[in-house]
Amino acid sequence: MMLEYRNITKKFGNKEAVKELTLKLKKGTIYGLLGENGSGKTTLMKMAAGLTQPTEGEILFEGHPLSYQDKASIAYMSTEPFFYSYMKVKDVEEYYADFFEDFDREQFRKTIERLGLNEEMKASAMSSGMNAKLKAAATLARKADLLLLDEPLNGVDYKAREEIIALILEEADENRTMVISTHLIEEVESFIEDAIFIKDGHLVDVVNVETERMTTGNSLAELYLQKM
Ligand SMILES: Nc1ncnc2c1ncn2[C@@H]1O[C@H](COP(=O)(O)OP(=O)(O)OP(=O)(O)O)[C@@H](O)[C@H]1O
Repeated sequence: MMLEYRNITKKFGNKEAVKELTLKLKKGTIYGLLGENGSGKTTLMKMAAGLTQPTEGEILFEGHPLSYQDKASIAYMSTEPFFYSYMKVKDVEEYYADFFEDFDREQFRKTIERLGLNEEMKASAMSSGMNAKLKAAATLARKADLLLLDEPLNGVDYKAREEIIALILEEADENRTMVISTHLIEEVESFIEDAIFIKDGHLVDVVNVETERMTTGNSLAELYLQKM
């Protein structure tokens, strides 16, 4: 298993964002993490990225308790803009290269060009869609074993969305696990393998999209409406 949540509860004050959740993520699978606003998706990703601790329970990464060292093997793309405003695209490249040994500069540069950005653009002067492209390019240029992408397609125009999806598919392989949280169910239907449904901090179900389509004929959107 790549990642295992064991009976995880996460409280913020009195608010339980995640409730007694147990979930195993296999190696080599692209997961969609689906659920309504406030259902706990970001909290689940942040715990796996080591950015916030579970209140109760345990997270295992490749069979051992998740620790600080695992950050080197886990790439997380946040929904928040996380670049300093003074940064140009080329500074983001330096920053990533400094922090992450697995960062592939060549690939980052190619992706930047492909997405219509360039090295001299300043993050603070970019539109939110351009910022989303930059975040996706930086995160996907890491050769991490586990990629956690929180709403990577949000606010991104149609063409760039297709580009980011193509990039995700190029980067997927049997040794890596990808988790993609999104509300854009129809956009991810064609490429996510297993859908994780979260409701109100609880795990509702994990469904193989292809098997579901073959056995019941349900699309992912139909399934989502049934589960939520
Ligand atoms: N730092 C925090 N302090 C207090 N409450 C928080 C904090 N972070 C998250 N929450 C609460 O935890 C719950 C789950 O939030 P989370 O961001 O994980 O949901 P989500 O599924 O990612 O939502 P969305 O789809 O809107 O991004 C929400 O009720 C949210 O208000």
